[in-house]
Amino acid sequence: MSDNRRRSNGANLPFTKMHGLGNDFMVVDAISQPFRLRPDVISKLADRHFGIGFDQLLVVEPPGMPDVDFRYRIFNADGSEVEQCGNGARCFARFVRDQRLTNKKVIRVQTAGGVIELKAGKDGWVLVNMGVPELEPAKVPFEAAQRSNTYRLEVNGEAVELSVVSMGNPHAVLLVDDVDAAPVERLGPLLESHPAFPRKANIGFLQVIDRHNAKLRVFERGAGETLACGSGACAAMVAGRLRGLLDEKVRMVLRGGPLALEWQGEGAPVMMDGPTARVFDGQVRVPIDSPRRGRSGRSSGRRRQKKG
Ligand SMILES: N[C@@H](CCC[C@H](N)C(=O)O)C(=O)O
Repeated sequence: MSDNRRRSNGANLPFTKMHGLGNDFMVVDAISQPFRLRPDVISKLADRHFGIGFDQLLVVEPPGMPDVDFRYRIFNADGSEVEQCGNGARCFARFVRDQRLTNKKVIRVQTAGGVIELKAGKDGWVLVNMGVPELEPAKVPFEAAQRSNTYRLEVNGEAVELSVVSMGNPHAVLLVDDVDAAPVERLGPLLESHPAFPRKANIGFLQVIDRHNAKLRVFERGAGETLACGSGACAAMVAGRLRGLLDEKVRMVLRGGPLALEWQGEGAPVMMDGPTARVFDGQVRVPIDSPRRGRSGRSSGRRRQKKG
């Protein structure tokens, strides 16, 4: 069967709608039913009026390397594949356990941004080891001659001071006096696509309350402002610590609620603890590329990963 025929026929794709502090996801098990979606299909599904509506699509795949339990793929609402999603990581851990794809409490997953470790806690809470932040500008990636804790950028003739951090994915963090009055809609899109970020960036607006409390809003690459961004919260924690404003443990309040963060400092991983929520299960008819389908067009069977 040609690819086009297969696309026009489509398939029913089971999914689970989840969220972490209002950062919402369509989560799909691609172990039991391997599939691929085109970016235009993903952005239609993400549409809040004509689709399911979500900030990111999270896909559970079999591991592609030793010593990990799963491969975790992340697609933004605009259909682009990205390296990391912190709130998604917590939902991922809950999903693979709920679906009985594993019964491990500590789960290691391979993302395009590196390996991260997820620890299932009580009442749907998940502790994520988000890995060691990368601060070398070339690795963020960010155009700068040398590493610094803050950089100045020109945006439409306006000078903006920001810190840059990679949590596997690129982040810029600006310090503001009041998150509620922060120019998120104006500066967010301009900075997201600023030429200094060759792979674009997520833009965080951080208000430090005291050394243990902060507030954050994030304009996400490929999704716009979301109610919470887990990797953005970790990046803001790092930026606040680099500027000498925050201590090792911080309660970071996003529009959708608080995350508990811990960072011992340079060379250490950032730890993020937060809730997950399962909203509903559904099925959607999609034009699908199914790499492992045989001639009949039927799936070659349900493949479950061995429980760990
Ligand atoms: N919401 C996420 C981040 C998702 C990816 C991001 N938009 C990017 O393009 O890097 C989180 O909780 O970390």
